[in-house]
Formats: sequence, structure tokens, C-alpha cells
Amino acid sequence: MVLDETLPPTGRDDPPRLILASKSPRRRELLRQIGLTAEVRSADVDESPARGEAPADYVLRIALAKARAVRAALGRGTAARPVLAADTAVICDDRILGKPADAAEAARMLALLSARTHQVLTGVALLGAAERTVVSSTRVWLRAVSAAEAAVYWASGEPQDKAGGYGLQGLGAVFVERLEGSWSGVVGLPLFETAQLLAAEGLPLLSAD
Ligand SMILES: Cc1cn([C@H]2C[C@H](O)[C@@H](COP(=O)(O)OP(=O)(O)OP(=O)(O)O)O2)c(=O)[nH]c1=O
Repeated sequence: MVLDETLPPTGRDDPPRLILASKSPRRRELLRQIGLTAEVRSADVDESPARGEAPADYVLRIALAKARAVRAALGRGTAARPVLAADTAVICDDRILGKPADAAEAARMLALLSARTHQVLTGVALLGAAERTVVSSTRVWLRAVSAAEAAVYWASGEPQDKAGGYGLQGLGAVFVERLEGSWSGVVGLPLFETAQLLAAEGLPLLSAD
């Protein structure tokens, strides 16, 4: 994703204080969009949904697990630094869709999402003086996607690391008729909600000092 707008100067030359518990380049780029540079760490967590787990509980649980795993791995000197993590899932017919494992699964996902609406949930966790969490929910309308289009789309390399097997910020935009909610939330880090968590932690983005 290329987000090449003029970046606000906030935090640009400061050493990064915030730690982003993520290997997703999108989350780093989205933070940069609001003038935040973060030190990036990542931890592997088991992202399997628990049986019967509600989708919002699931994305929050995984976001918290990512943040806690990174915080647990940090040395003493960094223990006081806030850790931010997120998890994104696509929800359709009460099913939680993560990243497709192969072309066949990606085709099944797009067939399920074709010509109807689904929901994209992103859970965000900020571990600082307290554990703060928020869930962003967005409704997305996809046009009909044919099996042939899904195959060409898979070959583009884009769906592989995206929940639900499409990327709103890339070629996948040609499938998205409209959405109601948060563009940045669909792409992996809802910026409005993230800014609110940061402000609650004493890290406002538009402070005059
Ligand atoms: C629906 C959709 C998802 N996605 C991405 C956002 C997330 O990065 C990814 C879902 O996987 P996640 O498990 O949320 O995140 P990740 O594995 O990419 O990164 P990390 O756990 O290290 O933070 O799908 C898009 O980029 N565009 C989209 O339109």
C-alpha cells in the first residue's frame, strides 16, 4: 500500500516510543499516516478461533494476545513503553474468515462474499498504564466476483496475506461497491479508534506541546 500524502511532522524526529506488535506493513504505514513512527516487534500467536467464540471477542482476544506476547518478550528498559497490536477478520454468515491458505480457499472465500455484504472487524489493543481495547466494525458491499476473476486475482499475489482474501487498498478495490465504517479499520488499523486509545493513554496526536 502506498499512502504518500504529506505526513504531519508529529513525532518524526523523536525516537519511537510506541511499540507496534505487528509484522503487517499496512499497520506501520497507517500509523505513519497520522505521524507516528513505532518500533516494530512481532510475536507469533495461535490465531485459531475458539469454538462458538463471538467474532468481536475473537479479534479482541487475538489483538490482546499479540500485544501481551510482545510486552512479555520486552526487556526491563522497554517495559514502560506502550505496545499496540491489532487483529482483523472478515465475518460472513457467522463465519470468521482469516487469510486464505491457498488458491482454492481464496476462491471459496470470494464466492461466499460475492454480490452481498459482509462485516470486517478489527480489534485493537494498547497496553500501557492500563490495558485498553476497542473494536472497529465496517460493513462492506462486494459486487459479484466470478471464479475466473478470483483465479486471476489470486495470481496477482494480493489476497494471500489478507483476511477474507481481498485487499481494499489494492486491486481488490475493484470488487468493493461501498463500505460503511472505517477504511483504515478494514486495512488493518482503525485510525480514529487508535487515536482515541492513544489519547486515553496520555499520547494525544494533536497536542500543542
Ligand atoms: C479485508 C482486508 C484485510 N487486510 C489485512 C489486514 C491484516 O494485515 C490482515 C489480517 O491479518 P491479521 O492477522 O489481522 O494481521 P497480520 O498477520 O497481517 O499482521 P500482524 O498479526 O503481524 O499484525 O488482512 C487488508 O490489508 N486489506 C483488506 O481489505
